[in-house]
Formats: sequence, structure tokens, C-alpha cells
Amino acid sequence: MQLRQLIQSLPKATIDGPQDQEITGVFADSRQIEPGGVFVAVRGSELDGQKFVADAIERGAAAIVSEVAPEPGVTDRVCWAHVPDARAAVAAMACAYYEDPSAKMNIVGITGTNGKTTTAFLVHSIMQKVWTRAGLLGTVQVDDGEAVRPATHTTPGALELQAEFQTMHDNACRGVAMEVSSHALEQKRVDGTQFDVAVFSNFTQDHLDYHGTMEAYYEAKRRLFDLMESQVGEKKTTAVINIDDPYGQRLIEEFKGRLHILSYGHGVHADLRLGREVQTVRGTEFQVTYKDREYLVRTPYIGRFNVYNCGAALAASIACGIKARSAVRALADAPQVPGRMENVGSRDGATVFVDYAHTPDALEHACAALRELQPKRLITVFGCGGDRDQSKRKLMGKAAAEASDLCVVTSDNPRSEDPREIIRHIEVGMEGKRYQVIPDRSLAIRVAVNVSEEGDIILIAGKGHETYQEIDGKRIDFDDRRAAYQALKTKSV
Ligand SMILES: CC(=O)N[C@H]1[C@@H](OP(=O)(O)OP(=O)(O)OC[C@H]2O[C@@H](n3ccc(=O)[nH]c3=O)[C@H](O)[C@@H]2O)O[C@H](CO)[C@@H](O)[C@@H]1O[C@H](C)C(=O)N[C@@H](C)C(=O)N[C@H](CCC(=O)O)C(=O)O
Ligand SMILES: Nc1ncnc2c1ncn2[C@@H]1O[C@H](COP(=O)(O)OP(=O)(O)OP(=O)(O)O)[C@@H](O)[C@H]1O
Ligand SMILES: N[C@H](CCC[C@H](N)C(=O)O)C(=O)O
Ligand SMILES: [Mg+2]
Repeated sequence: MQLRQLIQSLPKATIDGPQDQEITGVFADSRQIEPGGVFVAVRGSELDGQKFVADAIERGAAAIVSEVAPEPGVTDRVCWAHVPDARAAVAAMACAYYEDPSAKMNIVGITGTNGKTTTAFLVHSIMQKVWTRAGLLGTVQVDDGEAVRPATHTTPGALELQAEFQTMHDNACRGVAMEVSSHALEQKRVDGTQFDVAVFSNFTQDHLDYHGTMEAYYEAKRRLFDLMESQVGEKKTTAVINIDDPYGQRLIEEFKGRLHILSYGHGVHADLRLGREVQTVRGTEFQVTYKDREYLVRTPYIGRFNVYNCGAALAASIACGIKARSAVRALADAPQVPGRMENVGSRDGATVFVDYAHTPDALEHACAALRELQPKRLITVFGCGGDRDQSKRKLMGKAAAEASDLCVVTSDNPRSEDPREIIRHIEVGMEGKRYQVIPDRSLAIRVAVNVSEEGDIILIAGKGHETYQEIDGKRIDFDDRRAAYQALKTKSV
């Protein structure tokens, strides 16, 4: 692509210097730049990209995009675009460079505190069944329609994202199911993406370390809908919103008349109504009413919260033009989402589930889901992440202690923090309840399995699909599922 053409995609830019050359790519990381590339200097949360401009020029950058004006003489060597917002510039150039691949596919973006990964898997699996090829982007993995690989972020940076969309389109994907994290929305990673459907699953406390307040966290989530409203193009867009969630109701109020809304939930006002749930160890059955027609949904997923995730996935699929009946049918063999309510085995009548609940609300729901299976006792092993929202720790302690017969409090990615200090924060919420503290996660799992008896259920929460434990900035191999399997195998009688 010609630099002149790319530069035109930048809103409100002041341009100086040579523009007549073919460029080799757009880069926000100076370490990746190739000669003839465009370097965008982003002021990040850790570093200021401006510091790397000289390095980028040294490596042969053809153009610099920056919030800072050029120094005299620089524009004799490179083109300089002075912009008001470098993150917005990255997104705009990413879309232009990859020629707006999101405009050519059905894009479902999913935001909310809990349930994004699960809902994205469900939408992806419905799309795959109906359209043969579909893309998936989320916390666990990326599926580009041909190959699956582990994800590094829930939502990739703007450049990686648009490149991924292009690959998916080249691979004949008709649709993409993607998670949209609040970090991504705040950092404009999805700006310029043309969504067909935006889903709001629910909203409870998390990430206050990053967003500061619940209001700022909500504003970040709402940006997905603001973006969809301001989207230019041919797409008929739909906002799929959980009407049973108080913040979902607020979102509906805020966007009524501005976006086409398809609500889901248990109430009579929901456009897609959920009801008559029956939970068993093998899965869940429930009824869906949409446009006066009733559907019986069968899914292998357990837990009431998964009825919501299925409802969101059905509504999103319908909004993409998929027949309700086909979507319902596809849910019957919904895939196991790695580390989400994953049954990893039983021994002497006690069963272990590994789950990714790492917020107070998720932990409460995960415990409640397993309680519905009427265990003799529910034994919960959990911890809280270091260098993350500290105020959720005591709330998670309370949620787990209230719903469990016994808790084993342990470590979950302490990162740079002292694991015992994190555990002390958790314990504040557990006063007067039965629990044990075992900071070594592997030992904690072994102890929980060893004390279990016939009819017990053990929930190992917080790490789900993760295959590491992050201590002091280092990632050590660790997998709850493997640790549980080993503990079951070597259980003392
Ligand atoms: C806090 C946060 O979200 N940080 C993300 C963000 O970094 P940043 O933009 O603040 O960048 P920075 O490190 O300060 O550097 C500033 C700029 O200098 C550039 N640089 C840096 C070094 C150099 O030598 N040359 C150079 O050009 C960097 O490429 C960057 O453009 O953008 C980077 C590129 O996209 C991300 O890798 C990075 O994710 C960090 C590692 C991270 O841990 N993020 C987590 C919190 C996150 O994003 N999580 C959400 C999910 C949360 C949920 O569970 O809901 C996610 O979407 O994954
Ligand atoms: N709809 C829901 N409501 C409440 N809790 C849920 C819901 N769906 C899943 N959970 C709980 O939250 C955990 C995380 O689910 P999931 O990975 O689908 O969410 P997520 O929003 O992608 O999370 P993250 O932001 O960490 O990627 C699950 O393991 C489960 O315990
Ligand atoms: N995406 C979540 C993952 C948390 C998982 C938990 N294992 C932890 O490390 O805190 C976060 O960044 O808050
Ligand atoms: Mg996720």
C-alpha cells in the first residue's frame, strides 16, 4: 500500500515529509519494525512509545505517527504524521492497511464481566455448524478457520486483530465470534471493527486495579455499543443485552431508540425468554421463547449461568441471520470449554471440577451450580491473583466460604506479591467459616482430594485453562487439571 493512501485514513493528522513510497507494514512496537514500515508511537501504561522513535528511524521506518510534533529536520528523512490520539491512529491504520476485513464477515463481539469465553465458544460452534467455517478470538484460543493456537490476550491489539480478521476472511470464514475485554475497549483495540452484533453478558466487580471505579469499568464496556452506534457501513447491527442484569437494563435504557436491541433473560419483557430449567449432572435442559415460538434446548453444560450464556449465543446467532432452530440444535453438542466447569474425574465417589471463576460473582455462581448437583459436601480450592484488583479478594473469600462446606485457600498467580499477604486479604471475608490455608497450590489440591469422601464435589477455581503459575514474574508449568488428575490417581484411602 502507498504511504499517501494509508495516511489518508488518519483523522485530524498534520502531515509533513515524503509520502510517495510503498510501505511494508504498520508497527506499534519498534522492535518489530521493518525497513519501509510505519511506526506509531503509543503512550502506554508502562512505557512511552515516543522514546523509541529514534530507534524506529534507525531501523528504516518510512513514517512516524505521533502525538508529538516533529523536531526540525526530521521530516527531511521520514514522513511525520502528528495526531491527537495515537491509539485511535493505530486502529484506523490497521483497518485501512488490511482493507477492512471485518466489513466482509459477520462479527459478534462479546463483552461483560463473566461468560465471554463460554459465549464466544458457543457462538463459534453454532457458526461452524451452520456456515462450516468461522473464526474465534478469546482468552483461551484463536481459531482462524484453519488452525487453532493458544491466545496471548483475550482481545489482541488493533494491528494483530485486523491481520487476524484478514486471515480468517482468506480462510473462508463467514463469521467470527470474539471476546471484547474492557482493557481492549479502553485501549481502542477494536476501534474501526465493523460489528454485526455486540453482546453484553453481565456486569459485576473486577479489574478495579485498571479501571479505578465501577463506573469507569462500565463506561469501558459501554464503549462497544458506542462504537457500534458510530460505525459507518452497510451492516444491520444488533445489541444483544442481558435484561436480568441491572447494568444490562441501564444499557438498554441508554441505547433505546439508538440501536436495534434484542434482549434475553427470564423476565416477561425479554425478547428471547429463558425458562423451565432442569439441571442434571449430564447437563441442562431449558425452554426458550422467541417470537411466540417455543424451543427446547438441551446442552451438556451445567449451571444456571450457562443458561444465560446459551441465551446470549442463541440471540447473537439469530441476529446474524441463523435460524433459531439450527442454533438450538447446535447447542446440543456444545464443545467443552477448556477449564470451564470441566469434570476432570472421580475417585471413590468424589468428583473434581476445574473452573475459571476468579471474580466474586463467578465464584458464587460456580458454587451454586455445583450445589444444584446436591453433593454431600462442596469443597472449594481457590486463591486470588497478585498485582490485580485487591478489593475483590475478601468478596471472593466470602462467596466461597458461604457456599462451601470446606474451603482450601491457596495461591493463584501471586506475580510480584507475597502469596501469604494475598491469602490474608481473602481471609478477611471468611471470618467464622471453615477453611484451611495451604499456599502451595499443588498440595492444596492433593489435600482437598485426600479429605474427600463419597458424594463430595471438589471445585478447583480460578485458573481454568491456564497452564502456568506466575510467581515473581516467572511462569512455572502448572495445570489444575493435571494436578487434580494426579491427586485422584494417588489418593490415599
Ligand atoms: C495494561 C495493558 O493492557 N497493557 C497492554 C498494552 O500495553 P501498553 O499499550 O500499555 O504498552 P506499554 O508496554 O506501556 O508500551 C507502550 C508502547 O511502546 C511500545 N514499545 C515498547 C518497547 C519497545 O522497545 N519498543 C516499543 O515500541 C509498545 O509496543 C507500546 O506500543 O498493549 C500491549 C499490546 O497490545 C499489551 O501486550 C499489554 O498487555 C499486557 C501485557 C497485559 O497484561 N494486559 C492484560 C491486563 C489485558 O489486556 N487483559 C485483557 C483481558 C482482561 C480480562 O480478563 O477481561 C485482554 O484483553 O487480554
Ligand atoms: N454468565 C455468567 N454469569 C456469571 N458467571 C459466569 C457466567 N459464565 C461463566 N461464569 C463463571 O465465570 C467463569 C469465567 O467464565 P468465562 O471464561 O466464560 O468468562 P470471561 O468473561 O471470558 O472471563 P475472563 O474475562 O477472565 O476471560 C466461569 O468459569 C464461571 O465460573
Ligand atoms: N483475565 C483475568 C484472569 C485472572 C485469572 C486468575 N488466574 C489470575 O491470575 O488472577 C485477569 O487478568 O484478571
Ligand atoms: Mg474470557
